[in-house]
Amino acid sequence: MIASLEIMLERWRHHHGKEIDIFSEFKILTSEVISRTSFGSGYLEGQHVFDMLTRMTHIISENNYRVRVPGIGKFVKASYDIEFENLEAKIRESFKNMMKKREKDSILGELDGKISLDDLIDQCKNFYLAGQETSASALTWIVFLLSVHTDWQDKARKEVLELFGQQIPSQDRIAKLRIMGMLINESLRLYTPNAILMRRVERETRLGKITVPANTEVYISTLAVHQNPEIWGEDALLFKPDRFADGVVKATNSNIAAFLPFGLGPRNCAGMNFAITETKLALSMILQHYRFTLSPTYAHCPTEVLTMCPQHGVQVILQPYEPNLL
Ligand code: HEM
Repeated sequence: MIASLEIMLERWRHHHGKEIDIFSEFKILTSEVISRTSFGSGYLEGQHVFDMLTRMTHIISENNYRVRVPGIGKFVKASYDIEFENLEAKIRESFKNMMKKREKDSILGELDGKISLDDLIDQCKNFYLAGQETSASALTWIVFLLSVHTDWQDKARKEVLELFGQQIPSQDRIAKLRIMGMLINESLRLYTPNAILMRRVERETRLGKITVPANTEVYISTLAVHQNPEIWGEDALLFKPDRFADGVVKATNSNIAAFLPFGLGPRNCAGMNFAITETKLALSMILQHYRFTLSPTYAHCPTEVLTMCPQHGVQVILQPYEPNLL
């Protein structure tokens, strides 16, 4: 993670005093982090795979809004279905090649017989898809909020500098970032990357006054729950990180299921701790080096393309942070 962050910050040196789209930057960062963590390779090595995965995610997302004639897919394939299948085959091949390169020191030998190579490839795809864009959009919205609420940006920087100075943040002390924890929670509440959770009801189930028949797909709007004034109060739509000062139980009025940015239950996010560490590390290193404000060219347009993301990016102006000038 640190290596990927250092590469990003090095790139930012060419943008001092200028505008930069942090959504594009964080997509590169989170791709690289997942890529390095999984395969020890840099983003560039996996770039081709990411391009293909990105295209695949867009096809999946567009499919949600496509009207299909039931059964016709068995006889005639649409161009996007053919493209999807081709991408899937190429991604599988790329993953196999990457794994082969690391066969000697990888876990493939240990897993022999316990999990098939195909299952392993599918798990890798899951991690790429589930872990890249979500983390990028989470980081983007936090930096967006801090570029508007610069008082909170200053508080967060103070906390980081008190804990780490200009040193690289250490894993064990990251948990001590209390204010940052509040900021992350408040941002995940207002701009939750996964605005909808899905479940399939296996057998007839009662949900309050509603009887849900078996095999029904239920869509849960995380966003609606996160912004419900009955739970969060009349200021539910406002950015108030203080509400998390005494933890999630207090913030939700003892209704912790009302805060579910990482889902809930046995199928909740497998990468939650990874994502929180990544976010805290990235924010700490950015705050150590930069002050940022929202660019006047920014147009606010959150939109849902698999994750809740800014349709036109988030443009901020970067100024190097120089403590002696304060
Ligand atoms: C801020 C970043 C992230 C957010 C907001 C997020 C959110 C979520 C949500 C809402 C779910 C669905 C949970 C449910 O249905 O109850 C999920 C599933 C999942 N996430 Fe994340 N995620 C993030 C980052 C990551 C990362 C970095 C990884 C991997 C390194 C990851 C791996 C997964 C996996 C594998 C699943 C599927 C779990 C399963 O089906 O059992 N996520 N995530």
